[in-house]
Amino acid sequence: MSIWIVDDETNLAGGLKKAFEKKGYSVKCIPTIHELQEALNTEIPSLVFLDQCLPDGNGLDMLPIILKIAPRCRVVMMTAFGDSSLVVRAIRQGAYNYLDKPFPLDAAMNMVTRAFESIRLQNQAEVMMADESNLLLGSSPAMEKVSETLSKLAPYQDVTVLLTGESGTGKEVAARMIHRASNCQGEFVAVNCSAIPEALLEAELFGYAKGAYTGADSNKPGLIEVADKGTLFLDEIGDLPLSLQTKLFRFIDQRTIRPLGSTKEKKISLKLICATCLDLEKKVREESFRKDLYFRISVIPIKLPPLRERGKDILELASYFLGDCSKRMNRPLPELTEEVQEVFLSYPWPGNVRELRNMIERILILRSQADSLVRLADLPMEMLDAHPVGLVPESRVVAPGASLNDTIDRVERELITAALAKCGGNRTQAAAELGISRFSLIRRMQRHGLE
Ligand SMILES: Nc1ncnc2c1ncn2[C@@H]1O[C@H](COP(=O)(O)OP(=O)(O)OP(=O)(O)O)[C@@H](O)[C@H]1O
Repeated sequence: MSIWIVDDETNLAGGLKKAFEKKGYSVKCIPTIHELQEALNTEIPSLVFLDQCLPDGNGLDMLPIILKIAPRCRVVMMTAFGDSSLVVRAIRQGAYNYLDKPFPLDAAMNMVTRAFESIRLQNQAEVMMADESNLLLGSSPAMEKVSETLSKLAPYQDVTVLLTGESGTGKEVAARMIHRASNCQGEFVAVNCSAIPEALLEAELFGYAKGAYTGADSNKPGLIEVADKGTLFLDEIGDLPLSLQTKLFRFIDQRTIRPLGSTKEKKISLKLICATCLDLEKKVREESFRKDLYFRISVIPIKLPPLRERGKDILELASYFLGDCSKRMNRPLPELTEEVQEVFLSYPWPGNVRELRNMIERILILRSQADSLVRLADLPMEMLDAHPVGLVPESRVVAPGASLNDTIDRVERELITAALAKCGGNRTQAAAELGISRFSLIRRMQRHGLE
């Protein structure tokens, strides 16, 4: 948390510096706009006391520039007493607050406390907003072990973690959970290494200095720097180009970065969480992934198990998504029949938790809302197809208040759906399976809207 005092009045700046440093803050005094611009090239402040009248220009002109480079920075304008039009302009342009000169030390100290509290609250609110998709649900032994390991990482700021597991197993959710548990001041920054073109990725990660190449007309902090004091999540690390693997290795080794075209090294402290669905050891053997980098990032490896190996977690997750989706869609919350639960437990879920979530959403959209149960007939064919038991009538389940005819209708629909699924949609075979003629099957399918 660094405070900058941008003012050429040395007495005032020196007094504030001493008082703030006493409270443990790191403070920098900057007397001119030119020097402020220089400083912004290398560092991002948390709080700036910015004087309006500076020897080389109007401090207010620097307000949007500071906020562009450091959007979370709080800027307190120091203005001449009674200049209310300037105060209005400053606040409109995003200043956090203002102090009329001369002001007592207490007023500045108060401002510091409030500004840092507002940054803390902003971070907290962002974490809470992201929390919706941040729950790592599951109480199976495999997931309890994962959660236990994740929680142990919280106190270590410079730790490096490798999350592995099939696509959709919750690697990003786990990374966010580590970050949230750390309660650190910095941000959670996620980068998908396979989504950004190689030519851009270096500048995105490491940043660049003004003039580093044509078009670089200002300094741009890289995402590693943005994640300083927080967490950098490098998703699909296996797809990181070899040239950048070398640079990343150097960063992990020395914990410093040098933006493109800059001569200055910057010290960075962050949690580095890498994730991959690929077999990195195989990539090392194939020489498409650096061995030294692999050893560096795999000090703490955590494997997210595939959903099919999490037993009853499948039902726990399904019921969570049912609740979540019903709420979002403003629909009544249905329950899964026992048969559907059986299918869920035996289905292999190749797309893991993501597939389960999407499946629940699809079921909720397509099913009849009048029914309080999600039945086999509501499941997609491919799911029933994969179910080893084949026909699973739900005749045991009688909907409360349903008439005999309704129940017979429902059971018939379920049996037909299951038979068709078992026979891969082949009507002749399904009819034989059900012991009726093909014609009778088609007539019944039409009646049930299955055509
Ligand atoms: N244990 C879990 N509890 C709750 N939701 C989860 C869990 N695991 C995954 N999800 C949900 O599943 C979806 C996929 O999760 P996530 O993006 O974290 O997976 P991933 O392993 O990072 O996938 P990929 O490798 O494809 O990037 C998200 O919607 C996430 O909210």
